Amino acid sequence: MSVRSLFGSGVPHGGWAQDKGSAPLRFPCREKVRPASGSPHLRQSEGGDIDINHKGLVSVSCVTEWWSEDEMNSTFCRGRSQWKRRKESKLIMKIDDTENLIEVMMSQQIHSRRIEGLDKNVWVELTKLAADHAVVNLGQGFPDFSPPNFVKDAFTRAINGDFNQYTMASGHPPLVKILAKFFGKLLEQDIDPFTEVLVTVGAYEALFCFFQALIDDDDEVIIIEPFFDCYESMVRMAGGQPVYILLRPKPVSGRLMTSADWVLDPAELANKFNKHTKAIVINTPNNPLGKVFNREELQMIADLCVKHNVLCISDEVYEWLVYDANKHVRIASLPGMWERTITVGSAGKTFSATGWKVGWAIGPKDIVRHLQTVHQNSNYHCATPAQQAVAEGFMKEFGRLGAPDSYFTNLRQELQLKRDRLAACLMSVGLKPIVPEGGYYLIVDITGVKVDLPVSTDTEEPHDYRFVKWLITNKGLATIPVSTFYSSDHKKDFENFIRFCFVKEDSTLSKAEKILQEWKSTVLTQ
Ligand SMILES: Nc1ccccc1C(=O)C[C@H](N)C(=O)O
Ligand SMILES: O=CC(=O)O
Repeated sequence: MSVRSLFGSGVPHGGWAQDKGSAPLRFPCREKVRPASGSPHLRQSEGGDIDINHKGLVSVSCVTEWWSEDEMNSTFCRGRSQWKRRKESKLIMKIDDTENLIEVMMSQQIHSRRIEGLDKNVWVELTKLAADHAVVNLGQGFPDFSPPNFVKDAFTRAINGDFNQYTMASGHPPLVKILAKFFGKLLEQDIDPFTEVLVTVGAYEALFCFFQALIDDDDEVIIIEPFFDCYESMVRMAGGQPVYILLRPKPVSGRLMTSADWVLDPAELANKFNKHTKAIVINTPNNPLGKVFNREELQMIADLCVKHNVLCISDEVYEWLVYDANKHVRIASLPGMWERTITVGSAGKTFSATGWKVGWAIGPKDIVRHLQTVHQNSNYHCATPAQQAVAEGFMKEFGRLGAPDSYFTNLRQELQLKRDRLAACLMSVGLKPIVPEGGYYLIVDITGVKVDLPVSTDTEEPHDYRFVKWLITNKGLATIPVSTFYSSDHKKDFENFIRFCFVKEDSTLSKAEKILQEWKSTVLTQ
């Protein structure tokens, strides 16, 4: 059998790998085969044909076009039909001089099921596109200004003062102690620094540890849409099943919509809880909407958690950024919730130092201990001098909490001005912002904005993705498509919003304004 005939044409075929007595492919369905890029044994020419080199060994990656019937019906694939194209396996074959197949030496799926369908990542893709076009970047959420001097100086002192070796796995002692004291006060709860606090590599790792430590195959995890996209991937990597519930916008008239107009339906939420529900993810202030859940909303969620004995992970990385008269309420402070909640925070967001990658998880010791197990067996700990610097930052803020010279107070005030400025600019060019109550993002309705988007070959690609790519490449302005923050079933329903990040220098916001104003005079039609 000529290898070229097998791989050259891209025609689907099945069953042949077993013919040669090798380990059978794990999926006995049709394959469309393409060579692995960068493989030492072959090179891909235009049109998908392959060249096979003189070693007589061929290595090919296959992409399965269809799931088999069995897999479609398996628990693993429930609700995943959108990923059917993404399954890859690797073959190594021996061929003779005339390129006939002698034997299949290896045929296996290389990647684990845990990461199936998770290779595409909006942050990787759009950050690269933005970098390639040297744009004004209101995309990924990070400040383009420096952290305050008191934490930068503390970092330098930490390095010079020789905080350069390993520290305690669950957190550098000065940091866990001040976090316990600081959040103990906010949550009105005695917190043990060594058993009830875990310092992680960014809030991201705290989330990862939660899901890895607590979610088993087929456990259900309730996620409120729109949601920071990693919740879905992390639940899936743990083998869990995300269950979604929408925040639905209530129609408003005669005023701008705010994030408070997006609400949960209590009956619908109650229906999502069942005997498989292991946890619910809360994110307040919410990314991307900026919704700050009020006490009644959190109480309604808390009542369901208590009733159904469900765990809660509360991602509160934007906790200090709450505007107007809104208040940040911590769900762990509601009755019956401390016992079942992990509260996640971020020094990156808190001190405008996202690259330091210091985050934490706080909760009762019988839960935190399992997160510690994942953490000590994977990351072990995050950089000691960064932890020392963050500890000093919190010590300083502890003494001036709520005072006018507090960094947290100042950042909030500055960001509220930036929010208002960006919202005003968007309105002046005819766009409709949804005013956020907190966080550092603002979403905008792009319905009715007429642009000549290039024809796309990908019919699945939501409108906002195409719009955002167009905005980057044609106008030099980077934003994030809001459908990113929806499950596949709902992406198409929310493809008419884009997200702007406003934790940026005033000069950056001015550049964005300039782009929008120029664009308005040429293209914007309403
Ligand atoms: N921690 C991350 C890790 C990987 C990718 C993005 C992030 C972000 O934090 C992005 C930010 N929250 C955003 O919404 O723009
Ligand atoms: O989400 C925050 C991080 O630093 O990770």
